[in-house]
Amino acid sequence: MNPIIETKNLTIAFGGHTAVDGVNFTVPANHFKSIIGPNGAGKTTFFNLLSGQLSPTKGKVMLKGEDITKLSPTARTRKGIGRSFQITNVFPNLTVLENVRLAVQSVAGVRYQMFKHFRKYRQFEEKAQEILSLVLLENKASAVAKNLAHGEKRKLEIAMLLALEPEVLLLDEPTAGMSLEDVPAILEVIKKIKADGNRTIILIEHKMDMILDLSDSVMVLFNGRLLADGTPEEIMNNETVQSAYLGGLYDDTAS
Ligand SMILES: Nc1ncnc2c1ncn2[C@@H]1O[C@H](COP(=O)(O)OP(=O)(O)OP(=O)(O)O)[C@@H](O)[C@H]1O
Repeated sequence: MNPIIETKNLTIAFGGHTAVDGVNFTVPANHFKSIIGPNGAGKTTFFNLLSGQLSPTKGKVMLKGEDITKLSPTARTRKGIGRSFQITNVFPNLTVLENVRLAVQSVAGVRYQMFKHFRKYRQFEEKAQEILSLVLLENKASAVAKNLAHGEKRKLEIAMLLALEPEVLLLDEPTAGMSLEDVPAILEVIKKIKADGNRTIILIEHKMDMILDLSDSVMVLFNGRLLADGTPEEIMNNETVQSAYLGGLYDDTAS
């Protein structure tokens, strides 16, 4: 199967420290891949290299066979790579539905001209409603964004990201900073996005137990290097992973 996204010998050094070190990674379309690893393993840096926030010292990022290593984050978004924190345009005083509709509209490249484009406006709103139900936020459609609880804000961010219709969705610890009671709701959303199909999802997560049943494959980063890559079962049974990652070096208290 042709990979949708892959990296070749992807490497970045900050001064003397190599944060991502020669990573070869391949993800087929519609695959769910998780990236795990202890604090400082290079997971977020790796995402920054995929989304274009950072340029590698060496190596390549390929999207559907095209070398995108030199493209800006915006150009990569246009080509179908969506990353959660790229959403900076949540309007706090607008409702949840209005925010998502504007995101849908921005992709369609149409300005807010309600009377002129009344039929289209309705289509945008319907699309926004669909996305809200996908992220289990339809009951908050008329809530003002700034009044949402933390977990709900995270869902809104995911909804706005989905409005951009990314083929590859990069989720960097979507449950970070969340209270334990909010975690299952976000996991449910991720499961629904996966079940919705037609999207490749790459998820960074600290908590291994959280991602085992979601993932088609799991990649383990350790000191910037790819320590292992395989099915969740293979990773759980991998002795190197067990000793390096599960065997005490893993700091579960941070982030
Ligand atoms: N811009 C930068 N300049 C210098 N060093 C950096 C920079 N970004 C990351 N690093 C270093 O690269 C290493 C990898 O960091 P990174 O944030 O990618 O790890 P991580 O696996 O995402 O960790 P965490 O799970 O704590 O988020 C760390 O040692 C970090 O200090």
